[in-house]
Amino acid sequence: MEYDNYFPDTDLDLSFTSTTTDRTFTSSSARSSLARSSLTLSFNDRLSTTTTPSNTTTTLNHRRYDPHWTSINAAKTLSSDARIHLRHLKLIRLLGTGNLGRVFLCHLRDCPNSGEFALKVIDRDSLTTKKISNVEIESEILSLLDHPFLPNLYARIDASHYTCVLIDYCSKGDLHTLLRKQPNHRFSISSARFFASEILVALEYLHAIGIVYRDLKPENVLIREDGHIMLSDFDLCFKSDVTPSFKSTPASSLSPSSNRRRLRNHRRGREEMVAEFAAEPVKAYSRSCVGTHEYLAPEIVAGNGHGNGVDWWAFGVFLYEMLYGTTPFKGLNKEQTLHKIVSNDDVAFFEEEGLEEANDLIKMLLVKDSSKRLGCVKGAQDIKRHRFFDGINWPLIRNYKPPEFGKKSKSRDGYVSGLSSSLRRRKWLWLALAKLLRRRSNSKIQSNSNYYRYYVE
Ligand SMILES: Nc1ncnc2c1ncn2[C@@H]1O[C@H](COP(=O)(O)OP(=O)(O)OP(=O)(O)O)[C@@H](O)[C@H]1O
Repeated sequence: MEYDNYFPDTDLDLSFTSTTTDRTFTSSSARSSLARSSLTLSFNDRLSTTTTPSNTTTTLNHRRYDPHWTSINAAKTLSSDARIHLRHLKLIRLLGTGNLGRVFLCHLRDCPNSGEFALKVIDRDSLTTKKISNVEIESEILSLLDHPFLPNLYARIDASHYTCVLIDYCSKGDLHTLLRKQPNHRFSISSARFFASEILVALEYLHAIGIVYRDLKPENVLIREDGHIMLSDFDLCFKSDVTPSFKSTPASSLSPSSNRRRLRNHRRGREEMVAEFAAEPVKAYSRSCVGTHEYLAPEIVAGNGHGNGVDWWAFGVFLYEMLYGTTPFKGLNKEQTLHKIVSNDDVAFFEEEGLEEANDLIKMLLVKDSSKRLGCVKGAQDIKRHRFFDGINWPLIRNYKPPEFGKKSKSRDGYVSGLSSSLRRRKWLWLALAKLLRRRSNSKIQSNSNYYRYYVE
């Protein structure tokens, strides 16, 4: 159903709910009730609530030539005060309702080919002071972002008691819903690796600008039209200073197999050191108890203050959930879950073929002592180097082909189940041959060899 009302900014009547009966709303609501909700028990040590100037748009955005930006800039040029107003937007349907407000699909009113946007509408009058501060945090964080796996903030519109943010629309839903549709609620290893890689790069960027995310979970990972991810929901973030530094690392630990000279030196006991760039908010500190129960790090549960490490813990829980179909500390109720997170009980791992690397990485991330947890000192660099991500060409990650999720059920290795073993063997041989040929051809193709890694036929 289309929202045909016209919204004059002076006299706002955003009676969206009265006409909302469409399919997406129903399914989103259903999803919301099943999805785990975030918890906020804050001691208020986060971002100051300085109001972001209305209608913020980042003109130095890496995607400034994207048609969405072109349309927005054209609309601003035509607007009497060079700003986007609600009257410029045509709402199509409700996408979902969250903790802070409702999210609508929309496009620019006079330009149906402008592309689709998501408009988050927050009624400030219906929120507590604490939640209003969360709105400010979210829009301040959004205004800082410029990354392919994070939302673009096209405009912030403040009108009457409404605050609206115009961001990218993700047409393929969220990862939680997608995961629930998989056999045993588990992704194949290659699909899990794809999503984990993109999340890792998004978290690396956030940390590099001093933002600790604190709410990683499949519900907050949206999927764009092109199949790549977009991390959403920044109201639980906190911002801290980050001092980029160069840290000395033994060259052999970087990629021993790629450099024979380094390997020879290493064997002779002459260890070569390499200076590595790191931008990780190691001094970030917060005492707020925020996040989603099953994803809370032990230091949050203990309430003794926490920092950047909570995101790397959550990354371990996230990877586990994608591969195991459940979270590692899930109890019968919230109290039991929290108890399991802080207790020394072992997490259950399957000894399945192909899962060894993932299990090893998860174990290194789910270390209770945050000072010993992978990622906490040098950030994503250390995680990227783990053998679970072997072969990933990180600078080309945006060009990898996202997994395709058809109706046929896939086995753990990503092949369509039911294929005879000889067919599988032939397919494997073809892939090996293709890999060999790619290696022999020019370096451009070689560097993009992982392009095929995620392709699930
Ligand atoms: N950019 C988007 N593109 C497509 N759908 C979106 C987008 N942003 C949000 N949604 C949908 O709208 C719903 C509500 O989103 P919103 O961010 O307000 O709340 P939430 O995800 O429930 O988180 P919280 O309540 O913690 O803020 C989401 O569940 C999602 O289905």
